[in-house]
Amino acid sequence: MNPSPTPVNSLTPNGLVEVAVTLPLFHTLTYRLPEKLATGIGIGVPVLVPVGRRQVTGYILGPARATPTVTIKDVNAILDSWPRFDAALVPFFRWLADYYQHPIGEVFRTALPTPRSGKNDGQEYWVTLNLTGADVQKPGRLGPKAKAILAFLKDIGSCPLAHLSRFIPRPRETLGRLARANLVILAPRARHFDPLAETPAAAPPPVLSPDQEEACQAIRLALRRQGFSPFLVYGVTASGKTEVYLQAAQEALALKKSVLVLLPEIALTHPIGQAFRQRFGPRVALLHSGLSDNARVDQWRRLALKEMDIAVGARSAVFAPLADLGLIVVDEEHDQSYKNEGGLPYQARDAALYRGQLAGAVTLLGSATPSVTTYYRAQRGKYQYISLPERVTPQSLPQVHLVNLREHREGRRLPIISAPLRLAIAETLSRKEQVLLFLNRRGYANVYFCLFCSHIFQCQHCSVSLTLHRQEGKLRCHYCGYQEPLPVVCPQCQSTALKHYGLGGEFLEREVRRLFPEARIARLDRDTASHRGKAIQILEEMKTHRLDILIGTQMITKGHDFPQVTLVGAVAADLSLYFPEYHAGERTFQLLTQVAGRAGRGDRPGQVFIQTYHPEHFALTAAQRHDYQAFYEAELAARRDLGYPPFTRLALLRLQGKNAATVEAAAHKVARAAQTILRTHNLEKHLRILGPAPAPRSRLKEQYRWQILLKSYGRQPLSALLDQLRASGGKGWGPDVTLLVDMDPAGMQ
Ligand SMILES: Nc1ncnc2c1ncn2[C@@H]1O[C@H](COP(=O)(O)OP(=O)(O)OP(=O)(O)O)[C@@H](O)[C@H]1O
Ligand SMILES: [Zn+2]
Repeated sequence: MNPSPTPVNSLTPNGLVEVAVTLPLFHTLTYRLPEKLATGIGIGVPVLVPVGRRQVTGYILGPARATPTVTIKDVNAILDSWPRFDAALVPFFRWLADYYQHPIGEVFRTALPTPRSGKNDGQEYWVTLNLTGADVQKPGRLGPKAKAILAFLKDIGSCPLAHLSRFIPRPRETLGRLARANLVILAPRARHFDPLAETPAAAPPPVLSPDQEEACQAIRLALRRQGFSPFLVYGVTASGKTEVYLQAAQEALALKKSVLVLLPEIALTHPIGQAFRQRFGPRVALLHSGLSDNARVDQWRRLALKEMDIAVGARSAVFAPLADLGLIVVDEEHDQSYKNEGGLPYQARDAALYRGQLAGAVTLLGSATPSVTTYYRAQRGKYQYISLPERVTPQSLPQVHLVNLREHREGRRLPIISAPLRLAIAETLSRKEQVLLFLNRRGYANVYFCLFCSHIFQCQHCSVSLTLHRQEGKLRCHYCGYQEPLPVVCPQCQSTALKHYGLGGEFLEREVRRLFPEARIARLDRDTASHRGKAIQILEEMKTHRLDILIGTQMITKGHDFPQVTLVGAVAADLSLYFPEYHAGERTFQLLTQVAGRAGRGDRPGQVFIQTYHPEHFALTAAQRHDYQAFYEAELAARRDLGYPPFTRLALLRLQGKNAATVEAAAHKVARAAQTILRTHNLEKHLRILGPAPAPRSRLKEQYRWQILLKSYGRQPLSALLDQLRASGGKGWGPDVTLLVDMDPAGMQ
C-alpha cells in the first residue's frame, strides 16, 4: 500500500521545513530540505538534523511557518521513508506541548516509537525456491546440503532463513551458491510481528441485552452523524461493556473510519486485543511498551501505512497513527495508570478526548466506577450518558461482607487472613471454584527496622523506607530500584533484633500456601511479572482454571473476566485510604468495587470479603452496597467544600535537584514569582498558590524535591500564570534545579 505522506516539498517552494527535534526545546526549528532528499518526503517522517555540533533526530511537521533570520542548515538525512504520523495529528502534538507546558521535542520523544537503528533491524532474509517442481529433481552436480535445501523448499516454497537454519545447519554458503545459480532467491523482507497471532477462534457474538442494545443505538447514531461526540458509558462490572465497544467498532468500520481502543494496563490489552481480533481479523494492531521495540515499530508502521485500522493498546497508544479516526474507546477511564509519570506527564484519557475533538470522533469513556470528574461532566451534559445498570451474566452483583479486623484478633496475633475469609476460601476450594486475593503492596513487608534503637532502613537515594523481599534475601527501594542484602545487625546500635511490619504480597502468598497446601496458587504483581509474557501466562492459567487462588496487586482488580472466580478477598482494604491525597476515598471505592466485580461472573454467585479497620468509612460502605451514587454525592460534596476537582484545576510545580539548599531556594523564588504574577495580573480571585513545601517524598533518586500546588477556578487563569512563569524563568530558577509542571497531577507524592 502507498505510504502517501503529505508531501512537503510541494507546499514549500523555498524548501524550508518545520522540524521538531527530540531535545528539551519549547519551540520547533527550521531547516532546508535539500533537493536530493525532497522527493517523497512528507509530514511525520523522521530525519537527522544538525543542532549545534550534534546530529539529532527530528520529525517534519510541515512547511516552515516563518522564515528565520539566522542561517538555515540542511536536513542531513532521512531516517526512514514512512511517516510516524500524518498532518491531522500535528495540532494534537502542539496541543500536548501547550497544555502540559512541555518542550515540544520531548512530546515526540514520549509519543513515538524510536526509529530503527541498525541496518537489518526489523528485516529478515527469506529464501524462495526459484524452480518449478520438476526442475528440483534435475540439478545433478549439487552437494548433499544443496539438495537437502532444495528438497526442504520444495514443500513450502519459501521461508525465513532463520527457519531453514533450524533444519539445515549453517546453510548460508550453500545458499549463496544456489542463489548465484538462480536456483533460489535470497532477499530481505520486512519482518512481521504479530502479537495477537495466538488468538483462539471466535465464539459467535451474544444476543445483546436490552440495555446493550439501547447503548449501541445511541452510539451508532452518533457515529453516523459524524463529529466529536463524547459519551460516558457507566456500566456495572460484567454489564457487557466490551460487547458495546465491539458493536461500536463494527459501525465505525462500516463507515470507513478507524478505531482506537485504550486500556489502562498492558495485561488488559491482551484479552481485549484478542476480542477485537476475533471479531475483526488481522486489521487489529496491539500497542504497548511491553512489546519488543521492533514489534512496536512494526505495528506502528502497519497502522501508518493503513494496512491496519484498529489499534488496541495501553496509554501511549493514544498517539497511534490512525487516519480517519471515527471511534475512540477509553476503557476503565477512571484508572490512574492513564497518567504518564516521567517524560511528558500526559493523561491519556484527557488526551484521547482532545484527539477525539480534533478528529471529530465518537469518544467512549467506559467504567463501572467513573472518576468523579467524568461523572460530574456527564451530569452537566458535557458527555452523553449511557448506563448499563445490570450484569448480563446469570448472577447479579456479588454479596459483599465487611470484616472488621478489630473483632478478629487471634490472641495477640493479627492474622493476615481473618477467620471468616479463611473459612470462605476453604469452602470455595471444596466446591472447585476459584479465589482472588487482593493486596496492594508488594514484597514481604514494607518497613524493616531495629527493635532496639528504632532505626528504620531507608533508601540511600530516596526518602522512603526499604521493602523487605524475603525470598531474595534483599531490601529494595520501590522508587529507584536500589537494593542491598538483608542486614543482620543494625548499623546504628549493632543490635540483631531486626523486625519488619506492613505485610505485603510475598508474605500473603506464604501464608496462603501454609493454610491451603493443596491449592494451586500464583501471585501477580510487578515482582513476579517482571518479564514479558509472564503476566499473560498467569492470567491465562487463571482463566483456564489451572490455578485455584490468584494473589495480586491492583493489576488483578479490573477488567479481567474469570467466570469461575466466586470468592474475592480484599486483604488490606484500607491501604489506599491512608494516602495523603484528596482522592484517597475515590481510589479506595474504585479499587474495592472493581475487585468485587471479579466475583460471580459465571454461572455461580459470587461473594466478597473486605478486611478493614474502617468499616464505617463511606468509601467502604458504598462499595459494599454497590452504590456508586451514594459514593459520588458524598465525595462531590467534600470536593466542593475543599475546592478540589472537578471544581478546580490543579497543577503541581515540582522543583528538583541534587543540592537541598538550592532546590529550596529555587522553590521560594518560584513561589514569589508566582505571587507577583498573581497580583499584577489580577488573578487572586481565581487562583491559589499553596506552598512551597518539601514534597512528601522529599528525596527521590538522589534528587531533593520541593513543590508548589496551584489551585485554579477555571483553566484560563492557570495557563496565564504558567505562561508568565515560564517567561520569567527564562534563565532557570537556580543552579542545577529543574522545574517540572505536572498538570492535573495524579497525586502529590
Ligand atoms: N449480551 C450478552 N449476553 C450474554 N453474555 C454477554 C453478553 N454481553 C457480554 N457477555 C459476556 O459477559 C461477560 C462480561 O462482559 P465484559 O467483560 O464485557 O464486562 P464489563 O462490563 O467490561 O465488566 P468490567 O467493568 O468488570 O470489565 C463476558 O464474558 C462477555 O462475553
Ligand atoms: Zn530509592
